[in-house]
Amino acid sequence: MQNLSQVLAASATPESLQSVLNITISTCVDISNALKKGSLAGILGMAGNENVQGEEQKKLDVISNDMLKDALLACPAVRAIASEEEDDIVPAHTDGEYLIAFDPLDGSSNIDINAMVGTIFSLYRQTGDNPATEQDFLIQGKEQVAAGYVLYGPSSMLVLTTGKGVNMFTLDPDTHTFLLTRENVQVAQDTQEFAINMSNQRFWADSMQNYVNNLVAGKNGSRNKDFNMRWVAAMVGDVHRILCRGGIFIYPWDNKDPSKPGKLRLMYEANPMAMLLEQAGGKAHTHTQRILDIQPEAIHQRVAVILGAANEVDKCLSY
Ligand SMILES: O=P(O)(O)OC[C@H]1O[C@](O)(COP(=O)(O)O)[C@@H](O)[C@@H]1O
Ligand SMILES: [Mg+2]
Ligand SMILES: [Mg+2]
Repeated sequence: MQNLSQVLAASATPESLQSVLNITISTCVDISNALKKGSLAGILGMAGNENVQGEEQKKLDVISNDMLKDALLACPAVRAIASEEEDDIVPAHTDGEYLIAFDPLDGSSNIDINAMVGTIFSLYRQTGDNPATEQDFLIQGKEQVAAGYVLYGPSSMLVLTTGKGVNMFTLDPDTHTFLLTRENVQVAQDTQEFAINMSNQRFWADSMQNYVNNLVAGKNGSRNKDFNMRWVAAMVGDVHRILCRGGIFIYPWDNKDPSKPGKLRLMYEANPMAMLLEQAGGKAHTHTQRILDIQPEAIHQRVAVILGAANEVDKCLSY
């Protein structure tokens, strides 16, 4: 079985990009080890502060953010980082080539129930003579040179694209290396499984309510087929299921809080997952446009997300 380094070398990934990916992913191995200790290491529970988006931080949000931040700032190829848990971007090396945006721990509400969480990352190549600024990060998702996540589940898995398809790797706990276990992942065009937080239904637009009502109506409605529903409450877990067995994932626009046009973050969640889905033959849109075409206006910007099986995303958008 090929390991991550062999796969990156075989696909002619530039050495500088390999170095940033290796640092990111080896830090995820450390996060995976920390998660395994859970309560024994006293790392569960609340940190007692809020992030810049007004969300209560868990201890593990802070710990995983600090681990990734320290490791990446020490990497000479890194120009700057942006994190869901940092107020501002953090410049690293002016002559570094890569900007990296990450969600250090996705699905934080799952931590205390010992359910799936993950780390999501997104890389852009950019050089300049001055220290990076927030403006430098406001690049369309289609410019990403690599994106992926590490899912901390029953086994820890890395899912990665460098723009040449999607590969899945499984962490070998004996050697602490990621081994290639699924190559060139493809998502089926059609599906009978959807993921959405139904408790928000009354806040959705009428069109989304109609679409989901028709899924729930199954064979008795206009779709003429029954649908199953799943909700991991960690985007990383829901996207992983879709990459493994298909489906559609939706975190739609809602009117719960007029200041937020969606819950998920463009730079740390929507863009990297959109690149993975498109690389696997699926689609990723907001209710109005392709996610990878969005011109970001701020690093912590939120967007509506509809991603997964291509025909089902089209069907949803047709409402
Ligand atoms: O509370 P809800 O509606 O189940 O939200 C779940 C969504 O929120 C998130 O957990 C947000 O991510 P963070 O844990 O990184 O804030 C997504 O991963 C997930 O899809
Ligand atoms: Mg998240
Ligand atoms: Mg998070």
